[in-house]
Amino acid sequence: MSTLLQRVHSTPGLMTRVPQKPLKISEVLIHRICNAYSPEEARREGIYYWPEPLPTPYLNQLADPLILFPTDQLIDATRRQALVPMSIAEILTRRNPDPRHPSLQIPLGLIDRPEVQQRDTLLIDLRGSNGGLTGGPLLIVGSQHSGKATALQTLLLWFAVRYRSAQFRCAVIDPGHDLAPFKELPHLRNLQDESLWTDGETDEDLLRVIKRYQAMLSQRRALYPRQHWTEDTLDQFWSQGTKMPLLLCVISNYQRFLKRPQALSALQELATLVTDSQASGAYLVLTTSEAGMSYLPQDLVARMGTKIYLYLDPSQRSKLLGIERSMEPIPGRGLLLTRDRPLNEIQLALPTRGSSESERYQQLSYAIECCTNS
Ligand SMILES: Nc1ncnc2c1ncn2[C@@H]1O[C@H](COP(=O)(O)OP(=O)(O)OP(=O)(O)O)[C@@H](O)[C@H]1O
Repeated sequence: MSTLLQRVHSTPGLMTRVPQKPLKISEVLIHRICNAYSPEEARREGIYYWPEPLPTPYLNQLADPLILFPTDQLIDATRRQALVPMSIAEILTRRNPDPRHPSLQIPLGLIDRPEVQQRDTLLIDLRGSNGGLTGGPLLIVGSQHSGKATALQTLLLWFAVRYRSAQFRCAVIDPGHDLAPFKELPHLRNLQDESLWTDGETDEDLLRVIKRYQAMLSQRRALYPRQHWTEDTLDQFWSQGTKMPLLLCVISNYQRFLKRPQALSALQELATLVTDSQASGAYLVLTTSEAGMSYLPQDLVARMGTKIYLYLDPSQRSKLLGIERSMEPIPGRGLLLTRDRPLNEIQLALPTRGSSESERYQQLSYAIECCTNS
């Protein structure tokens, strides 16, 4: 794979990026060809053109170039690219009350695939529905401020819009309070209306939420004692009209528990249980800023079918990826690894628009309110 990686460079970002270092000759040539020969012209003549570069957030120019849902037309929508063609309100009103197939595909950003000259929507599939190689439990690793929390917000917002709480429940371990705006959503409560969100401040808090999640899973098994759970079981239940909710477990900032032995062992046990229980509808997302062998058990890393590496410093990068690969410290920019394809560059979307954090926070709270009341 490393030969391929060395040969395939990401799509040059000449059209939209402000160059920070001198351009390479190849980049200058590409720039000139782009100017002289438009993509439309090339397409008309049946010629492959290099795909659009990934949009890059610039704090002072365009902090939110890529967002999950389209924005209000009054606000300079043309400069932003939305991943989903419909607004939240449209999806909520058109949402199928009786979906037959429980999909866990999330549009999380854009992926650059220079090897096939394409830029596509990045779809993360927590079920790996086209076979175990195409997805599975998601691990997001990245240094501080690389965009881990934002990726989780985008993911949870998508599920809250897509599913009613009867179809989707989520336990959230969130020491950074990044997902606190979601905590009143019915999706983050169990059937007894107890909270499935915790910051894990104390071991007791953490264990309480872990137990609630485990109980949902064991109640499900107890309800169907003869059921042989396979990859297709959930689809069968859903297609017969039995809406067995998808049970997501999000462990955010796992590294924060490293110095708390009881909490750490409970989290590792939970992660193992969830990854072992995918056939019964349990799914895992875990984020961390530390992922070396001494931090994350290797058998757990091996279970994570989808890995997103956001910005990492060079030493973490070579430890984790084992290859020389440059990375720019751009929030939400990183690499995707699934078992079925090479490492590709990605840009994650923001859950909502906003040129500052506080504006985005407000927009996110408003979006969550719409889901709560729908
Ligand atoms: N895809 C993105 N596009 C634009 N800005 C982003 C994107 N992802 C994150 N950001 C911005 O980058 C900053 C850091 O993001 P975030 O808090 O998600 O990082 P983090 O890795 O969770 O940080 P920490 O480890 O310190 O908690 C925030 O201001 C956020 O709004």
